[in-house]
Amino acid sequence: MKKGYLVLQDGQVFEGFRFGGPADAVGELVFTTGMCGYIETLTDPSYAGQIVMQTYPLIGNYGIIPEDFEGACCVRGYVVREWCEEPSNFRCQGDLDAFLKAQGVPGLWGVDTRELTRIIREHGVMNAAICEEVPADLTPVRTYAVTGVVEAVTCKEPSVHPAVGEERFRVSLLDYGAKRNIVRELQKRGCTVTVLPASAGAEEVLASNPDGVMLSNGPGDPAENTYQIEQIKKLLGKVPLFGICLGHQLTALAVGGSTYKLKYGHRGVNQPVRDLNGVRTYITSQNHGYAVDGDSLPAGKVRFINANDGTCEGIDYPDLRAFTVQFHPEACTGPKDTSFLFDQFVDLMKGGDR
Ligand SMILES: NC(=O)CC[C@H](N)C(=O)O
Repeated sequence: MKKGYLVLQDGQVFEGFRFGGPADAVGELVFTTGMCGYIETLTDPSYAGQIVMQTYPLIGNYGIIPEDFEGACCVRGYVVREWCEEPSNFRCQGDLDAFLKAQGVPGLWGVDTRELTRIIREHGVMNAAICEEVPADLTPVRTYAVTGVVEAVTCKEPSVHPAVGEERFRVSLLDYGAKRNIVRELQKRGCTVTVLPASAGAEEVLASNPDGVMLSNGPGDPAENTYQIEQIKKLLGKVPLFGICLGHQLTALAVGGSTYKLKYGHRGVNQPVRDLNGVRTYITSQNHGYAVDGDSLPAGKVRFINANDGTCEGIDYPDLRAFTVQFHPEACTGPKDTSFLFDQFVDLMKGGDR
C-alpha cells in the first residue's frame, strides 16, 4: 500500500493511502453526505475543480456502473475512509480504483474523514492537495481558485435527443455542465431536447423556436458567467424557462439579484427543502457551494427554502413564465420527491400555470 497525504491549505496534514490516478492534485476540498450515489457524484460535472470527500465511511460497494454516469468525471481528487475492493452488484462493471485510474483522478483513502468534515464545517471549504510528499511551500494550494470551469465542461457541439414516444414539446437545454438525467426527465415527458453549448447566444437558442428553455446545473462561481447571464436576460419572458442549480443562480443574477458563497455548501441526498406555497417539506439531492440571496431579488418570489439553514432554494417568476430551483429534481440516486417540477415545466409550456 502506497502512502499519501491530504494537505490542507492551512498546513494540516492527514496521512492515508493512495488509490486511483498516480498524479498529485490541488483543488477545493468539499464534503458530500450521500450514503449512496457515489457514481453520480463522481460523474456530476458540477464538481469540476473540487476534491470530493465522502462522509459515508464505505464507498464503492456496488462498483462502477457506466449506465449511471451523469456526465464526464471532472473531480480533481477523491477522498474516502475506506473503498470496497470487491464490489458486488449485477450491474457492476468495475471497481472504484480502476475507474479513478482510467480517469486519471487521484484518490486517497484511510484518512479520518469525520475529523476532516468537522474541520471544514468549522472553517468553511478550503483548498487541499492530494500528494505523495508533503510540499514545503503551500502557496500553490492556498492560491488555487476554481475558475473557467463552465467553459471547460460544456459540450462543444449541439446535439438533439428525441422525445420518448410522440414529440409534444421542443426544449433547448443550455449545457453549463448538465447532468444527463435532466435530458432523460424531459424526454420521458415527450420533449425533444436540443442541448446547446454554454457559449450559445440567446438568438441561437430562440432560432429553433423552442417551447421552453432549460438551464442546467454547472460548476464554479455563478457570478463569473457574465456572458451567460446576459443571454438569460434576453431569454426571460420570451419563452417558458426552468433552471436548476447553476441555472437557478444565473437566472437570479440575470434579474439583478446577487449570489454569495456558502460556508461549506450543501452536498448530499437528504437536504430538506420547505415549499413556502404550502405545508410540505421535500427531501432533495443537492450539490452547491453558492446560494442566491433571497433578499436581493428585484423580481420573482422565493418559493423554496432550506429547512436547515433558511437559505433560498427556489424562486418563482410568474410574470416571466419562469421558475428555478437550487436543488436537483432530476437526481438519479434520488430522492425523487421533486421530479413533479418537470411536470410543472411541461404545464408551463402547454400555456397554463404551474
Ligand atoms: N450543481 C450546481 O449546479 C452547482 C452550482 C454552483 N457551481 C455552486 O456551487 O453553487
